[in-house]
Amino acid sequence: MAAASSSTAIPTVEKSNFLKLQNGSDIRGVAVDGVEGEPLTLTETVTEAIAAGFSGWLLAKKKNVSSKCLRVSIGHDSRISAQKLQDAVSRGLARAGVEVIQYGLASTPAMFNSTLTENEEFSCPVDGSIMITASHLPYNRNGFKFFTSAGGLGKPDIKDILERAADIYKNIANDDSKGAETAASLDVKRVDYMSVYASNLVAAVRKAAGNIEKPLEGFHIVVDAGNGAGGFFVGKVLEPLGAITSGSQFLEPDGLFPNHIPNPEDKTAMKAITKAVLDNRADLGIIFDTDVDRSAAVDSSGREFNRNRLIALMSAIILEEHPGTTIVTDSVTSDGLTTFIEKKLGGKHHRFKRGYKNVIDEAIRLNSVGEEAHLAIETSGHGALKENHWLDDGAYLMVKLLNKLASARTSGLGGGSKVLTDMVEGLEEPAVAVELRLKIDQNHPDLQGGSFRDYGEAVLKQLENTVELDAKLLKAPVNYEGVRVSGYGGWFLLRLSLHDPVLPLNIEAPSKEDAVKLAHDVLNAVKEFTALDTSALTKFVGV
Ligand SMILES: O=P(O)(O)OC[C@H]1O[C@H](O)[C@H](O)[C@@H](O)[C@@H]1O
Repeated sequence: MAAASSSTAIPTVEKSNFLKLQNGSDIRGVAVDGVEGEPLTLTETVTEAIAAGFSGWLLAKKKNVSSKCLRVSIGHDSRISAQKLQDAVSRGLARAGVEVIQYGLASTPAMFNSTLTENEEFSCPVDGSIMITASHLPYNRNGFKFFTSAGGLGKPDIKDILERAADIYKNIANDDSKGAETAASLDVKRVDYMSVYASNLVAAVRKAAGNIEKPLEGFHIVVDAGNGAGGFFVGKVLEPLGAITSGSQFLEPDGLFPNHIPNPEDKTAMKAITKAVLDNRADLGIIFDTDVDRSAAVDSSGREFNRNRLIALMSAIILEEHPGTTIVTDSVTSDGLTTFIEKKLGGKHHRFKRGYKNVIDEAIRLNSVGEEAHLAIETSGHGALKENHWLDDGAYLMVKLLNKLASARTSGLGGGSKVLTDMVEGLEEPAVAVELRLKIDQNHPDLQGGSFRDYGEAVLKQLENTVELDAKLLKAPVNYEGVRVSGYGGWFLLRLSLHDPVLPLNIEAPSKEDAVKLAHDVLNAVKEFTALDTSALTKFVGV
């Protein structure tokens, strides 16, 4: 392994630049040079400092333990910077005296799982885990997600790690002799943990099917891994369960993502898996994002189970198992979904905020105050179940669908994916559903030196005031994020993006005409805000 330092001086990185690497409960940055306007921010030394910062944070959590006793697992997705960053993370951990266990190509949920697995042969459970990934972002980005047995780290933890990393970086930059020594003597253990994780998924399907060895025998299931880390699902999960998997595509890891963006929210990606299902006359299609914490499916007729429809399907499965339970979702879910969960399935829909960590934490909170919730799921395809330690796991969501396929056949309900299609029968879907993302120009004089968040809040306040004066519009009585309003048989939600200087606007309506009326009302309310780029909205209303 190459040493971190060389004869070239390590450039100074200010604390504020470390803090800019925070993206909610993740760290994200540019790890590959060469894209215009996107300078390198996640250098090897920065990465080393972040890894050392994580071990400092972990040590502070585990009082009375020395760093010599700590074990941390590292995994990565298929990005071209993965190897370089894995080496740098290993050096940063070793620098702090932590035992390093590398998993190589892995999924995000597997990394969390490694903090829970009891298996000394595989050095599990680990005290902490780091996944190197930037989900579906372009090839030049990368980042980190961190886990302990308590789950994924939250925003304050990430800030703490980055503050520690900024201090450590100064030491590395001033005197890298220790890093160079550590790098030279780095003793890393490599473990095929994905096989352990995948065998747990296989065991879960076999158990649900009444301990049948090959419960998916005869089912034809195609997978699209988008050249991310999800290819394992074919050879390590579906095939041992007996499924036919011919026609599966883009299983080979390729960090340039030459076929499509690995993202179940992306239209091209969904088209690709739908085509694979239809071309192969498969029973089911499964698609993952790059690091497999998100997923979607396609039935044998080419009908997509993503966004609201995936939530409806998962809710139907979970409400059969736990009648009356609360389903926690993100804020951009449809009114039709609420009606489906509450009227058809007899559950309760708790529409919360955007952000997978927000929905998971809210479901955990509800349980702690006595409201039973078993599923936390986002329209993005992130989903976590209480029965699976609230692990945000796209592969486990698909396991629940596989269980349903297998059990339906055992109970004589016929084969194929019809059983799944039937479960979402009655879900009302809008004729028009759009998301327009309105940018705030952070350098615009209209911000008067203030933050884009304050500016965005002012836009929302203005919209709220306007809506209150309009008899045709009704503000949602319970709402946790932004301004959600019903009108013209549809609804809209304007909110601040979780991370970007953007106000995403979601509109759903029974016709384009109604959607335009809603868009018009928003445009009229916000048009005075000159730093807000409303061109997408203007185009939509056809002005
Ligand atoms: O607020 P937005 O810009 O729409 O982004 C929201 C999304 O941000 C990240 O990608 C999170 O991983 C998602 O859980 C979340 O849904």
